[in-house]
Amino acid sequence: MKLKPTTKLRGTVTIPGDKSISHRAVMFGALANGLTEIHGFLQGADCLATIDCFAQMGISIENNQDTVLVHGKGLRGLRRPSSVLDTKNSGTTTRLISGILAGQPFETTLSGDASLNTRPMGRIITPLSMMGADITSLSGNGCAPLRIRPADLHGISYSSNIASAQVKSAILLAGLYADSETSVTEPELSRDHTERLLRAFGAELTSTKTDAGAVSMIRPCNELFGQKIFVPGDISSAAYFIAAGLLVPHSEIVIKNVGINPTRAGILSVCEAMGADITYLSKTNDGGEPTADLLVRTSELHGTVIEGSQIPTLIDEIPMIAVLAACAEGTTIIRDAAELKVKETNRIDTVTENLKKMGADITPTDDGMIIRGKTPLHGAVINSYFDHRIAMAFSIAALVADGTTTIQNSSCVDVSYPDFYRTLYHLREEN
Ligand SMILES: O=C(O)C1=C[C@@H](OP(=O)(O)O)[C@@H](O)[C@H](O)C1
Ligand SMILES: C=C(OP(=O)(O)O)C(=O)O
Repeated sequence: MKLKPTTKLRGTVTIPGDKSISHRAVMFGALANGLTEIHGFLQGADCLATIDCFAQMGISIENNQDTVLVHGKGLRGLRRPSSVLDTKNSGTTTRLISGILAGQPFETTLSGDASLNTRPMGRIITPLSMMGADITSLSGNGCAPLRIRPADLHGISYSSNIASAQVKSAILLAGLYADSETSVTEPELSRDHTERLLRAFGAELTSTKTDAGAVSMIRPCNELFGQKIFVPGDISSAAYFIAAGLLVPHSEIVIKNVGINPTRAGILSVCEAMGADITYLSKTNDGGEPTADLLVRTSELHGTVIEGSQIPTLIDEIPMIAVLAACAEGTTIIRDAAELKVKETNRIDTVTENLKKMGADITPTDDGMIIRGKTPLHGAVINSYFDHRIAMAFSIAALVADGTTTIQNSSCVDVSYPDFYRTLYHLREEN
């Protein structure tokens, strides 16, 4: 993909469904009795991988694009797949499904693409094994492929040293099949879609805040009930158009249907701290997740510090925030974000390499980066390393860089935002 700078972006963008919620809606729908109707499902490659995994385990799923119908068969209704479950590029599919598979009476093997099979799975293997699960990294390196065999599960109280919704969710899902209650404590509250949605499906689940951190507790469950779900727009996808509206001169963009769950909305607080002009138009709270339409106007940004409990609320947005910081006056420091190293790529490295190519002043650190802003950006050949977030963040950087920017392997945006480039072109054409 080749991109040139632009002088103005105007128009309205409707954001596709939230990736985290779309995965969960299919998974919980498959485990519920009766029909689950999902409106606004994200038709991204990661979520389609989740659909395929459950279809392979005997769940009938009608994908009608706007609406996905999951004909759930109950907590004990899955059947043994005839081959390896392919979780493709999706960490969420792999880790959450492992919690479910740990409680099944049949053996399964999970494997993904080259990136997925290098991501750490020890973080779920350890707690699931403590619950009694029989789960093995077949390559012996703590990564997928994973083999999961039948076992009796016991409730545990697990204290996690990372704030990870995937770890928390894997444990809570295994907890549905355990013989007593299961709790997970995490140092900071990570995204809470599993808790909100499982409760809506009928699970007994409580969330509390203690001195040790955020605690979620689930009781073993006999039945979940099919639901009608309206998936809000993904704030992680909205992030690219928020940034585009702020950076491109003379811009005014309305971004509709953005999920603003406080465990996800860190980018909005950061933009505000950087001096962004963002107005909340209509706010709603239908279907258990808050959403808003946002009006974003071109703004003069300044540097900020991003750390601590903010990090889990914006972890996937850091590549985009780094580009914003490169265009802001002064210094931005991002710390406590070592988790960036274990995403689809090591995002500290891939952001640093590509921002440097465009002329930014960035120093990587062990748990983040320091960016001294407002060096002029110039077009470059960007290696996305097949990481969708890198491809999209640098496509937006290209809009304010001199000359032409080439994004290599840009089709990886299909993982979370298949319409990304069409939407971007539409905004430019409206000028
Ligand atoms: O639970 C989820 O849906 C996700 C949790 C986050 O990962 P971690 O749990 O590894 O932080 C996030 O980066 C990922 O894109 C989606
Ligand atoms: C990290 C991400 O996803 P996952 O962990 O599901 O692969 C992401 O979408 O940025």
